[in-house]
Amino acid sequence: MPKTTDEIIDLLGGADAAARLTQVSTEAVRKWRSAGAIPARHWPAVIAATGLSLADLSGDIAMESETTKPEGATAALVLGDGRVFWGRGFGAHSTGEPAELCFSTGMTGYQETLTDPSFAGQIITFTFPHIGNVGANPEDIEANTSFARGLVINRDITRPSNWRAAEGLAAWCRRMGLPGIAGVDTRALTRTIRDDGPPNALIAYPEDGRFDIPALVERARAWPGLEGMDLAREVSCTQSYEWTETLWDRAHGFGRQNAPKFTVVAVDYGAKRNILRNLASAGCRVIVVPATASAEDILRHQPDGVFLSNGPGDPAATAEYAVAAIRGVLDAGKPLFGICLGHQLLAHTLGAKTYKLARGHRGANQPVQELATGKVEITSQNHGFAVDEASLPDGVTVTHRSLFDGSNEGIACPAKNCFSVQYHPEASPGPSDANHLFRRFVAMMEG
Ligand SMILES: NC(=O)CC[C@H](N)C(=O)O
Repeated sequence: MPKTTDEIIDLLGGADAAARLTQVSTEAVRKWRSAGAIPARHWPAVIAATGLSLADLSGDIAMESETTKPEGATAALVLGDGRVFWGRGFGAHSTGEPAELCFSTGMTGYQETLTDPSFAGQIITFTFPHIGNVGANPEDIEANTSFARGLVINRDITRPSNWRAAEGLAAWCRRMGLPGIAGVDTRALTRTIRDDGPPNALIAYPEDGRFDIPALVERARAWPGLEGMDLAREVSCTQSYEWTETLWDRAHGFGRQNAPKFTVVAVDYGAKRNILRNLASAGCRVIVVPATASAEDILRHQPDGVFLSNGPGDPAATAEYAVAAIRGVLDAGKPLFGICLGHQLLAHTLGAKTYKLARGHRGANQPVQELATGKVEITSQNHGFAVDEASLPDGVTVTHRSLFDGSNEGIACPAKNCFSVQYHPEASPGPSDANHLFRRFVAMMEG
């Protein structure tokens, strides 16, 4: 009977290992050995291959999942594959709402990230270990509410230290209805998301301190996932309105627009406010319309240009109703600019497809190259789907690509007066390298 990790590895790596195992590779076992743990979903295969019992296994190799609550834990991050990460809860109590678990590498801007409506249906793991140290304020928000399903952080939140802080992050999360868990090994978690893809998960932070782990695992496991989900409709505004706030500066805070030159209709699939501010600051009167607006609803405002916003969920699902409206706008010859979900929806309208990325792009340090000039911009990103370049029809050019994984980051169709990018020129959070794209859109309207 093998007992040590080395013996198990020898056994699993043996000549006939493949015949006995369907899920476990030697490579995987090596990884577990360096991590000191076997992921729970592989226990059955390891047990079948080694003849060991669960009790035997927990000796030499630590088990990653603990169904009993350790001392001091008040919350659990439960994955659909059975893994449990215990920690300290903060923010709003929750009995556990299932979501996709993703990670963001941004080192600043947690409040903008948490209020970006594109995070609907997702729990955000912050890879930066100190989250909450500058507190929360009423200005750094991208929407009035948070549509995310929770946050996972490494260190406990410290007392806020910043002249703009109005309250602590935990109190703010409580008001936003956001459950949080601190004390998690976010590096280990990020590695598993990177290697195995984004798992289903939930944060349980129950008021009564009771955890029914098998039931929570089952709830997370049964969640259908983001693919096929139209979430834009759920986070969009329900009525049209005019947006007049301009960009923030230290001396004046946010500004108010006067004497705009152009009228832009912005379709709100889950728009971040800083996009609307950028449009207003670039000289556009901005009329925001709901995600389900038809071409007539949009064109009724006699826009000089139309903007398609970012937003959550699977672009293919939202495309089912958005494409008809966008096609109507293009047929009317209006200049059109799209960001993120807006980019993906424009691609669908032009006849292309989107697919789910193995590794989503989320953070404020993503290099993107403009193909025509070779110029590189460091960009802010938040997306889990991408445009399939092979499906782009003639007449549509690829303008930008990610320097991390080569995936598509921008397209243009000059004949139809439109362009779009997968990344976020409005930053918030992140660098403003790509800010000039708002002026490019205005130049199209001038032309
Ligand atoms: N920020 C966004 O607009 C995200 C678009 C889309 N929901 C994705 O994940 O790819």
